[in-house]
Amino acid sequence: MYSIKSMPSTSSVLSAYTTFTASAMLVRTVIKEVQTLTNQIIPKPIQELILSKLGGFVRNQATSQMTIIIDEFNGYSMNQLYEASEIYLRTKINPSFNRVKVSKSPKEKSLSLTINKGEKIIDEFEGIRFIWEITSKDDKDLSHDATKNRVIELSFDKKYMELVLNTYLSHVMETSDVFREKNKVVKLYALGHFGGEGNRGAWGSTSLDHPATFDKIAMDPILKQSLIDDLDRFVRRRDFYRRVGKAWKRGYLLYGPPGTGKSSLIAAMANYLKFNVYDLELASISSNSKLRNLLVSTSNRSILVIEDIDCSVELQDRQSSRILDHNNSSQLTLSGLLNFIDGLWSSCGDERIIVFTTNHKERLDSALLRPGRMDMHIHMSYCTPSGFRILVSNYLGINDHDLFPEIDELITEVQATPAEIAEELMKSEDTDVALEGLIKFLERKKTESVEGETEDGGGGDNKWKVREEIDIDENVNVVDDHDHDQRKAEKKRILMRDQAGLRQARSTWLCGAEPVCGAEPVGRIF
Ligand SMILES: Nc1ncnc2c1ncn2[C@@H]1O[C@H](COP(=O)(O)OP(=O)(O)OP(=O)(O)O)[C@@H](O)[C@H]1O
Repeated sequence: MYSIKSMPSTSSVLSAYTTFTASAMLVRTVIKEVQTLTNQIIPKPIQELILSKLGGFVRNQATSQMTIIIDEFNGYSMNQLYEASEIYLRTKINPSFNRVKVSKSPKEKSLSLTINKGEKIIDEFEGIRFIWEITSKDDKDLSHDATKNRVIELSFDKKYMELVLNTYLSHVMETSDVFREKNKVVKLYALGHFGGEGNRGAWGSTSLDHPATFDKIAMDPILKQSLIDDLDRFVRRRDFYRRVGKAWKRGYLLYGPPGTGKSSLIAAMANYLKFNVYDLELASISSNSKLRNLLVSTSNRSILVIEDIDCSVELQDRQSSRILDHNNSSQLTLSGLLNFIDGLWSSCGDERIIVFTTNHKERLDSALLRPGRMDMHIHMSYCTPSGFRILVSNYLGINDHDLFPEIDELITEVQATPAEIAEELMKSEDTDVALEGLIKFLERKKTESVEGETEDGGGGDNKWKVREEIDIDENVNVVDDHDHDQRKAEKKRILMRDQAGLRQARSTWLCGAEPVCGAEPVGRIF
């Protein structure tokens, strides 16, 4: 208990106060002097570096700073703000850094600098100071597990919280978008890690250095143009998809024999749109829930590719025991996959493209082919004379040659894939030698197919039956009906001409004479 008597006298309180005030003034003066001296001797960036090295704790206590935590993942999906922040911070790298990671992929124009874990970055925006740091969720974990979530921390004075949320982070997102577009290298993601940067959960990535472009792909020119138009329409239609209440995604089914350019076409699409590619091997996925986790961790503006869908597990068989329980998430089921194509899960993301490829469209479950599932069915056919023109220009750099008419005729008569033609054209740099080699190859094929026909008894073989099908399927959703009708009419015209030519070729051939067939087949012959 205190008593009045034990309290100090007024004069002693005043004297103590005077002494304290004088000391405080002295301390303030000394600090000011030290600050001035420090500013004169140590440059500002180094001061900031020293401050940052002192650690966030001291500063947070002293200046009521707050820290925002930005996780790499938001549930199963990638946190967009994390991606944006990581890119934004790259634009802030300066000579005061102690360590930075440097890399370069063949497609990148310049070196790529990445901030090392643990490095602090000071940024200034509208006169306010921000401190960024890249760390990981569990820094004590020494296993160097690449899948461990990384975290970015952003510290600033508490009073700017509103500005940070409303303005600064938008600035970070916008700056990173500009930077990303300018420096984008298309990436190929697959399951597993390949030791490089840029892993996304279970997905590892590498640069997609495929040189394919649309002008290098040998395929029906009308079909090619309609695909390019479709892609252009798709990417500029954000508002349209919002307005009609559809997920912003598009599906393509590429079908045709091996070696007709399905994979090359996917690479051309990715290079054209600058979309990353996710190559999903269904065979390595055991359940719907695993599929879901993988798909939601893919990024926007990407192409998800499932090659050889007809060979993928038992998805084509709706009656198989493995898929009977459609809602069982411990199995991989066709309905599980379809859920991602057009069910509720398909809306988790923007600007998504899904591509299925198959050598056997007829083997696919009808559920996969239903209109609206795969928006465009693209038939990659055996090589045609117009396809040959593209290949010969790619491989030999020529657009005309005396041997072209002979080659055109042979190509119309046999089933040669663009891959086979390309291989022949690569055998010599001498144009004449390469073209003559190609003629020999095509003649060999022709003889083989005639022998096959004879052994088969002539009439019953499928080889010379022109398929009553045009490349663009009836059930494809084509946005522009006018274009669609025109294309179909053109296809039918070529097909009729083609059928007439092939019938003539077949009868002449069966009689042992040279075929007279200059028509360019669009329908497949088999
Ligand atoms: N239509 C084409 N245009 C240009 N090059 C082609 C075309 N088709 C095939 N090629 C050449 O043949 C190679 C193999 O083709 P690609 O792998 O794209 O065929 P694919 O249809 O995907 O075959 P698969 O069904 O076996 O996967 C390509 O690297 C390319 O050089």
